[in-house]
Formats: sequence, structure tokens, C-alpha cells
Amino acid sequence: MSAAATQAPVKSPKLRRIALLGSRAVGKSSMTIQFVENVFVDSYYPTIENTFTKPISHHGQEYTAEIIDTAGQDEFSIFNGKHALDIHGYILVYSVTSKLSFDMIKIIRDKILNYTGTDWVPIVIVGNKSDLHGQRQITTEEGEELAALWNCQSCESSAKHNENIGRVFELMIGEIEQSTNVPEETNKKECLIL
Ligand SMILES: Nc1nc2c(ncn2[C@@H]2O[C@H](COP(=O)(O)OP(=O)(O)OP(=O)(O)O)[C@@H](O)[C@H]2O)c(=O)[nH]1
Repeated sequence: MSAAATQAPVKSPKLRRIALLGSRAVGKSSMTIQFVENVFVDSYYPTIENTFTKPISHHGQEYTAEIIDTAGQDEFSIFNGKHALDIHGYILVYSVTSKLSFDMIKIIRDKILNYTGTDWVPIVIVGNKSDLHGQRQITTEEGEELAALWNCQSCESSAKHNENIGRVFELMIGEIEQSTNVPEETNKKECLIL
């Protein structure tokens, strides 16, 4: 038998599009840059929109995460339809130091569900800035209770200290895979990797 015949077939990575949504300055860009480039930038530059790609290995399957870091939302932002049509999963980010930002992810989820016309989409709730202990306005339990209510995953993170950032994206891939509705034709863009 030739060496080629004994080699396992190479599985193409699956493309998964993930959007980070949440109020301004909760750390969406910092989380993304920490995950993709392993750096933390202390200064604040409001985002318009950026897309990053990064390979993720999850349960023996390779994925290419296309990560869309969006401009911060407020209650007056019009939900951008393109964030609903083409996206496999949503990371809804609040800051544990801001009750307003926690309330904002509820508004954002309502807008997503309205737009998609469904009652469930893959979501991971993330309470970022967990390093700012003295400034907390939202407890870990409040985040967990909301996740239980929405039947989704949740986690707290610190982009600053690179705590749980990889986990956020792993949870997101897990939530997406759990949803049965991921059309395989979305893997076509595999040549975009890295
Ligand atoms: N202490 C602490 N500061 C953080 C953390 N994550 C982000 N920051 C800071 O919070 C500020 C806002 O961070 P960004 O990542 O720009 O926030 P954003 O959500 O992308 O903001 P928009 O682009 O306006 O939507 C910056 O000064 C960051 O350095 C964190 O985990 N801990």
C-alpha cells in the first residue's frame, strides 16, 4: 500500500461567522484583538467595523472563525440586517462594571430575534472586564441567570488579563454546532483562511 493511501483524508476547516455585539467600550475590540493577536491595547478607539479570521480546533474538528467586531450599539442604533442574515453565532458582550451595558444585550437579542423571525439563535453572553473587581455592577450570578433564561452559554472574561478569551470563542463554536441549522455550503470560503 502506498504512503498516500494510508494517510487520513484532510478535513477542510468549517467556516463559522461570529459577530460581537454590545454597548460602546465594553471591550469587543479588545477581546477580538486579544484572541486573534494576543495583545491588549489600553487605549480606546471606537470601532466602525472590522473582520478578523482565526483558526479554532474544537472536538477534533478544525474551524475558521470569521469574527466581526461591530461598532458599539445603543438603544437608538438601527439593527444592521447583515448581522442577522449571514451570521452563525452572536457573542453579546457587556461590561461587569455597567448595568446599562447588561440591559443593552437584552435589547440587542430582541432585535436579532425580531429580525431573524426565530425564538433562538446561538448566543454566548460575556461579562467582560472581570478584572475591575471594585467597580462591579453585575454579579456573576446575574449573567448566569440570564443565560439560563435564554438557554445559552455565558462566561466572564478579562481581555486585559487574557482570562477566558479563548473559552468565549470555544463556547460560541459549541453553541453553533449544537444548532442543527448550519448549512454546509457556508464552508465554501475556506480559501480565505488566515
Ligand atoms: N480593565 C479592563 N479594561 C478593558 C478590558 N477590555 C477592554 N478594556 C478597555 O475598555 C476600553 C474600551 O475597549 P474596546 O475594546 O475599544 O471596546 P469596544 O466594545 O470595542 O468599543 P466600541 O468600538 O466603541 O464598540 C479600552 O480602553 C480598553 O482598553 C478588560 O477586560 N479590562
